[in-house]
Amino acid sequence: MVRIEVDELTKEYGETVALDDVSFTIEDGEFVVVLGVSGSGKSTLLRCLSGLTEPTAGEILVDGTPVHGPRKEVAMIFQQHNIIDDMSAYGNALSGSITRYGFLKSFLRVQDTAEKQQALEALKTVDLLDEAQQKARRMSGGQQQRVGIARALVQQPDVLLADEPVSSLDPGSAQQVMRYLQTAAEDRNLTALSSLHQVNLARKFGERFIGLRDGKKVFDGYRDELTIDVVDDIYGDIETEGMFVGTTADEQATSLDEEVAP
Ligand SMILES: Nc1ncnc2c1ncn2[C@@H]1O[C@H](COP(=O)(O)OP(=O)(O)OP(=O)(O)O)[C@@H](O)[C@H]1O
Repeated sequence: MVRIEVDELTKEYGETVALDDVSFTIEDGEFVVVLGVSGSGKSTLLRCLSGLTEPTAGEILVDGTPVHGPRKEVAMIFQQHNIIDDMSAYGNALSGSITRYGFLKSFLRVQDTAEKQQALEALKTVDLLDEAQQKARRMSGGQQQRVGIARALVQQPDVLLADEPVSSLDPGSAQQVMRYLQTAAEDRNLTALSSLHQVNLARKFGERFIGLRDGKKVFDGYRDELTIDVVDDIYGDIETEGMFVGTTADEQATSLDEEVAP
């Protein structure tokens, strides 16, 4: 269980200001969704939090420690699954221990029962225990992303970051994967941050939302505060009508349940 503090974070790529003076704090065990159009800075924020990208200015503290480079306590799930096609679901999940223990140590600990147990438990969390021996390339996009979640869990992180984890999935699979992500974070008391561009999906699974526009934080609040005006503000000139069904969280959830059966 950790707290994340982001203080005046700025990231510039040459002339492009991808993040502009962004500050917020995420408490232990919170599940936060980052919203914004393509290019608003969502990936850059997650990459800075994961230590994969060094900020131009500002500071990130995870559990009070400044982030400079990747660390085993922070796991990242990517848009494009990033799993190994020719490896089984189990092998992919087990590879999460490389991030935890380092390649050589992981290699030498290949017979470690505890790690194998963790891989199986992680596959159980995403309901893929029966598919453990299945090669990743034979799995659907949704199943592959669930393997990606399992691999992140084997890293035994305190923080789970997901960069557009369902962007390449159909609506049904997207909901399913988000549900597994939410359950995994809840069950293990992880502090989680996921970027999403679908507002309806975000409202269904997020508790708190951070809205980015042109690299600036334009919203930070809870589900009931994420009104149509706020969504318009985050998405600017983009047509937002279809993104926002219902005016309350309950109506929203109901409409989504009707849209895609669980
Ligand atoms: N490695 C890079 N080099 C140069 N510019 C970059 C780089 N990464 C991102 N940018 C720029 O920074 C801005 C923010 O990009 P970022 O990928 O963080 O946005 P995003 O909201 O995640 O978009 P998407 O949803 O399309 O991934 C964009 O203008 C992008 O072109």
